[in-house]
Amino acid sequence: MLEFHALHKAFGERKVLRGLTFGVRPGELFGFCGANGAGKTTAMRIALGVLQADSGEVRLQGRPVDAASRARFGYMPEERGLYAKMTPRDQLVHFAVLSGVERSVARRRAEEWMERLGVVAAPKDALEKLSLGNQQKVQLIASLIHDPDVLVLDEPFSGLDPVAVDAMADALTDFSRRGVPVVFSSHQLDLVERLCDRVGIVRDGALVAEGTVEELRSGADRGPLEVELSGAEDDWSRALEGVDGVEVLGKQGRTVLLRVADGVPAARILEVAGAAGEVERFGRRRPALADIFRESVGG
Ligand SMILES: Nc1ncnc2c1ncn2[C@@H]1O[C@H](COP(=O)(O)OP(=O)(O)OP(=O)(O)O)[C@@H](O)[C@H]1O
Repeated sequence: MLEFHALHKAFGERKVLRGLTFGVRPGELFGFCGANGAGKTTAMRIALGVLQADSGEVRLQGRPVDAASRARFGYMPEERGLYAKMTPRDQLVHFAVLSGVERSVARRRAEEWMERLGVVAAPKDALEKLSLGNQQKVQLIASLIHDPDVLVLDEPFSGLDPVAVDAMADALTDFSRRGVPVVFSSHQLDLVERLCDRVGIVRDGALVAEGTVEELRSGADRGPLEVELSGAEDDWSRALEGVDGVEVLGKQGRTVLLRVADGVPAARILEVAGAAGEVERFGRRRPALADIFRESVGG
């Protein structure tokens, strides 16, 4: 278990972390979400010892992380840190050897990972000649080529095309299946929702929501009702004006979204809709992680 425990951190007067606490279990993919500036990168830097917490600590298997345990971390920093003039292969081998991997094993792993993630690079190309997405793939490989026991990744998916996202997601899932705790920050909430076992949402340096997406959903406001009608007049929803406590939120194609106050029977809405046209679909929209996020971070 990787635990972020009661972390506090201020830069001058600005309190960036205020008791941030959460845990990532072995074999779990944990999505670390929060608005810009909420403190995600700061927390990850503390985990890696790049920054020191004012108080609180990061623990691995119950013990504070130290240099020895950090050597078994894989870290993808926000400020990508590769050598621009070196070829991807050379630097991957270099990083792996620095982490104690035997050179021939490092060479093999570098080839395998570059192939698996589809890094497009001519053998002699320096890193700076690669597209940004390909550089990012190399950065991810640098974080996992030593086969780490823990993965901490700062926005690993930003700027990747969907095929690269899938390849990277697949690699992270493999690590988690082998029992590695994997935590990554991301603003791509659809991806977090699809991929993560659990999610934490940080606001102003403290966790305001944590759980599986299903758990977060059950605590969220109930989603709007969606009514799809065919054969109805365009302005059929006016017929709802007589139904107290119904607010028309908008229209998407033939679907009208309604916010319905507690106590208004859905059957009454269905009746009005049924009188206006043929009801193709009627139900409550499940809140997406993005809706839960907006609710948690306050709009
Ligand atoms: N070295 C520093 N000195 C002063 N302020 C800092 C420093 N590092 C971070 N901050 C401030 O701490 C706050 C949190 O930053 P952090 O990078 O941890 O947020 P984040 O959640 O990762 O944001 P984003 O999603 O935009 O990457 C920001 O207001 C930032 O300006």
